[in-house]
Amino acid sequence: MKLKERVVIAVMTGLVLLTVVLVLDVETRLTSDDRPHTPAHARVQYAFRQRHLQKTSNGSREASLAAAASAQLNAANDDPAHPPAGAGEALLGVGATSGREAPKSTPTVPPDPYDDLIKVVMKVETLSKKTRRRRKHWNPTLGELLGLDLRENATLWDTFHLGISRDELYGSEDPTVNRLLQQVATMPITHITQKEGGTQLKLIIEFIDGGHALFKPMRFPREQQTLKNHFYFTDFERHNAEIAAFHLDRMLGFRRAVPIVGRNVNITQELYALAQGDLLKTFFISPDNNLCFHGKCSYYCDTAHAICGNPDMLEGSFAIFLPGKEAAPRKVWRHPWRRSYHKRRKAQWEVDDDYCDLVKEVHPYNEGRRLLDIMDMSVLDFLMGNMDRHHYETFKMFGNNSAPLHLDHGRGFGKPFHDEVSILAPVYQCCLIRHSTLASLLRYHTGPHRLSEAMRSSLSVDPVNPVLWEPHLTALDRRLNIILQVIRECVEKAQDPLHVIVNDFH
Ligand SMILES: Nc1ncnc2c1ncn2[C@@H]1O[C@H](COP(=O)(O)OP(=O)(O)OP(=O)(O)O)[C@@H](O)[C@H]1O
Ligand SMILES: [Mn+2]
Repeated sequence: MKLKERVVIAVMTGLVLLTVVLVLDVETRLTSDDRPHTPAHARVQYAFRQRHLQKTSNGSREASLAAAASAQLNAANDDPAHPPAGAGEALLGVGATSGREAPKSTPTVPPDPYDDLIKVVMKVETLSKKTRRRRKHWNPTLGELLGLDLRENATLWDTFHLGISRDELYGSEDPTVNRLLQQVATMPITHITQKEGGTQLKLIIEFIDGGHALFKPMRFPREQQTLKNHFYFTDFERHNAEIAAFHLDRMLGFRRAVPIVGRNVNITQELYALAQGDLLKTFFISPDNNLCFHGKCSYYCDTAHAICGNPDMLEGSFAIFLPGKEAAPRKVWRHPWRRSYHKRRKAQWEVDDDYCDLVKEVHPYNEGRRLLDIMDMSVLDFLMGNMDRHHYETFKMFGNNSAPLHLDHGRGFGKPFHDEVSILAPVYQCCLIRHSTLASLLRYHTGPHRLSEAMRSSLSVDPVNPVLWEPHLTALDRRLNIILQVIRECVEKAQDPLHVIVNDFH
């Protein structure tokens, strides 16, 4: 081959190779862009938003902050193989007020000790010690207000009911609750009726000693997550979420959730044998030879959504009944950060940056403890992913400065790989938290027992343990970190940190 031919062949081969390299490069750029590949459902969601939501959403900063945060946090979250490590750090980057870079978290980086927040908590404590009035804090019990003393042979039910105080449902050291829960888990059942009202099936259980509990049956295995296309208001209730919420509420020091315990019941002997009327008519044997029933209610009370035993054993949650409404009437309040409960509409707080300013003007949030209680509820709900806090109740007898009850947590613990940051809206819109709540969050963050471990250990005494699927426990630690990040952002932009972290001396 002549030199000239060789040169021509070499040049042509070079050109071919160059073309191949260029084509490959373009391909790689197209497929391995820095942005995550948009999944089909995200595109559908986007197109849908364009069509239906843009009209109402006019660029609320907090709403978009939360949306961006939640999008960022959840980009990889739905995939159990990619848990959202360092989710809290990601939140930092989206704060319009913080121009900082989001710190990259790797498993080797020790957790942020939040020394800045600990310092503020300590300052609040020192100040409150100095200024605390000597007067005894007024915290009456129902027993005191009703003028009822416990007889010597009082049942645990009476002891629990009459011991409910303005500040809490039970005392931190009171052994009554644990004893009562042990009884509820084993005591013979003598009577059952379906609870009127509410959306999903619940039974009122009467025990041999005359006590009552509210029973919510298990519908799914623990691992079942909220269906992707279900809204919070169509989500099925989870009995184990009710149990777990009671433990979480107690661990955070609120003691505003009704005590709840798990129990296995024999449908044949403990439900079917005692059912009457309309409820009785809904029992049947499934094609798989299991005993089932569905009751009557406005959601999911039909043959297709029946509750079935295995073949007749069924797990459920038993909530200790509150005192009757005749003896201790309750007031129902609409939650200011209630969601719209409409598939295309948004609530005002979702589109109004200054929504908290409005709330602060309105009774009972304009004075006393109530706004701080709403912050506590938001913390509790965010940790368990509960978006269904539409109303809350208080005992009328204690007046407006009493603790709200934490009821109805059946829709918590549904999405362990998703952190719904908008549940924290009360906290990031008001930039407010009770110092005692922050102190307990910091304690669970810095250890020695992280929130997930403390929760695992608390739940281990329940008869239906393990109450929670492990990823829900992991989610608690991750979400706790997000709350602390949100508080830090608030403190950083506040004129005075003591406007954010508050001791209400309630
Ligand atoms: N332990 C309890 N003792 C007495 N009453 C209770 C108890 N738990 C709940 N209730 C009452 O029953 C009502 C319904 O309970 P819950 O909210 O748990 O059920 P639900 O089916 O989720 O109701 P809804 O669909 O209205 O949210 C509550 O609003 C409350 O007034
Ligand atoms: Mn409910």
